[in-house]
Amino acid sequence: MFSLYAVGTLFGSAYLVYQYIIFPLFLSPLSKIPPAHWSVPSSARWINSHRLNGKTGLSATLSAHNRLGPIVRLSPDEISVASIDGLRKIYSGGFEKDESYVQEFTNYGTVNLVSMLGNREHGMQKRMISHVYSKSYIQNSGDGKRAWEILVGRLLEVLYKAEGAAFDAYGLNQGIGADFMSAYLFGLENATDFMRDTETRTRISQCYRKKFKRLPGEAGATETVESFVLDLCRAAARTTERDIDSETGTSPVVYAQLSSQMSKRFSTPSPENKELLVASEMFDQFTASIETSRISLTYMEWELSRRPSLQQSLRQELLTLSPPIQVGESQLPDPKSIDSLPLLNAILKETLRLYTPSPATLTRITPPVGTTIEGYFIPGNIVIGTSGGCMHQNSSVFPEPQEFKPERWLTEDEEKRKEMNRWFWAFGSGGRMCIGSHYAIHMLKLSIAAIYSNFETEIVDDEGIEQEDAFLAGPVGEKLVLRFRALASRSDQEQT
Ligand code: HEM
Repeated sequence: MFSLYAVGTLFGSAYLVYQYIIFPLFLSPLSKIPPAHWSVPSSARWINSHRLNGKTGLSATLSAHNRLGPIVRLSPDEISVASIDGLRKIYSGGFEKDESYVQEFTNYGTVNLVSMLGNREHGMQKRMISHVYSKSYIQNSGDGKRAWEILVGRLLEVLYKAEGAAFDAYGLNQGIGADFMSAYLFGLENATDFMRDTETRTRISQCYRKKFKRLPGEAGATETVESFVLDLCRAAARTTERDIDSETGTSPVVYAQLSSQMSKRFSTPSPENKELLVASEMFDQFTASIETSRISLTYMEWELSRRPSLQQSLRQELLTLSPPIQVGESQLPDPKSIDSLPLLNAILKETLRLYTPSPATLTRITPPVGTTIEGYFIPGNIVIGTSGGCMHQNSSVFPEPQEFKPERWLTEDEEKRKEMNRWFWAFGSGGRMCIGSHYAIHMLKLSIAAIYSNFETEIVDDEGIEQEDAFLAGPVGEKLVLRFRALASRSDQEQT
């Protein structure tokens, strides 16, 4: 006779075999999807082992795609896709974000565009500010134009001071991202001055580092950066209430727009609530700009510094700008003319392809009815996503994908360009696509145009330049030391 214990053990074992072997390996609809590792149908241990200490598991995921094709299973309930079909279904199909975004990107205890889960609420909030981030608004913005003229002047001033010396471009690039963005968010007179004020830049930057890398002191650091941005919002609120002195100030374009839209949408929230709703959004946009811009600028400068002939060709192209970008020239060329420079555009695009600032998987959840991608049915409530890091490494779209080749974007073959653009995913796509993409592109092109119209650069120290495996992937060594050599002396420039 079997004892009760033996029967229990038998049933227990049978259940475990069914749950962890038979169902995931043979019966689950996901069992047909190629597994990245033999263990993934029954355990998340393999992918988690690649995601320790803030790592994203990108290279393990990419190598699985290279071996197994456009769709792979990473864990019992996580799928990675690297295909156009996947992009369309996941990101343009309105799949919602998962809880991890709320935990990572909520500021002041208040959600924002990045951390909101519901598509409806998200869509309403995005519409409040999307027009001030449209390409035509940015290119025609009088406030933007006045701010950029002053900021480009400051950038050149800093570089002339550093002329000929070993200089950490990575630090300055953080300042560029902060100052150009905060002028548009909060108005020039309230904006950061991180390109020149290196002390405040370093202090705030260390707090950001602690916050995002979850280092000891994270809570205090979060408090410091939140209160820093809240002060910028309060200053912008005061500017919005009075006339702006056009000599020193510009309107806080984004703050003013969001704040007035919030007042219209919510007739009842208390002033404190409204303040935090707006501040949470401003915090994210400011932060999104700082790191992504600094990564993009740094890798552009690094690649240009390694290629004097590419610098030379870029300079020839920049000479066609009118007026030229130089010290003593108070006006900048029309943003549209900077935007339409083919080589500058190709260098930026290739940088964003190869050194995608945010290259990891941007996860979503499949809807309750499930979906079919690349011919595989995927049930509801499964974590799914793709990444710029995988999309940009497809060798049939981007031959020699690990090589920096700006010329690929200059091909005369229009069909090829269209294909590459479909696979280009540095800013995401669909309803959750980066709201700041046009601002970022303008700010990055303008900064590189200003630098290489006036200087040539060479590498002094690029140790640790390889990209970190992190959600925001800057150089492992957190530095890029360059030498900036002026093409003409500053006084010569001022006289012309
Ligand atoms: C090179 C520069 C930048 C890159 C590569 C970049 C990349 C991205 C990517 C990939 C996403 C999509 C995230 C997802 O789908 O989960 C995103 C979203 C976002 N980005 Fe950017 N970004 C850049 C600059 C900026 C700037 C300057 C801003 C400032 C406004 C900004 C603000 C945002 C916001 C608010 C979102 C969330 C949009 C939404 O969910 O509706 N980004 N960005």
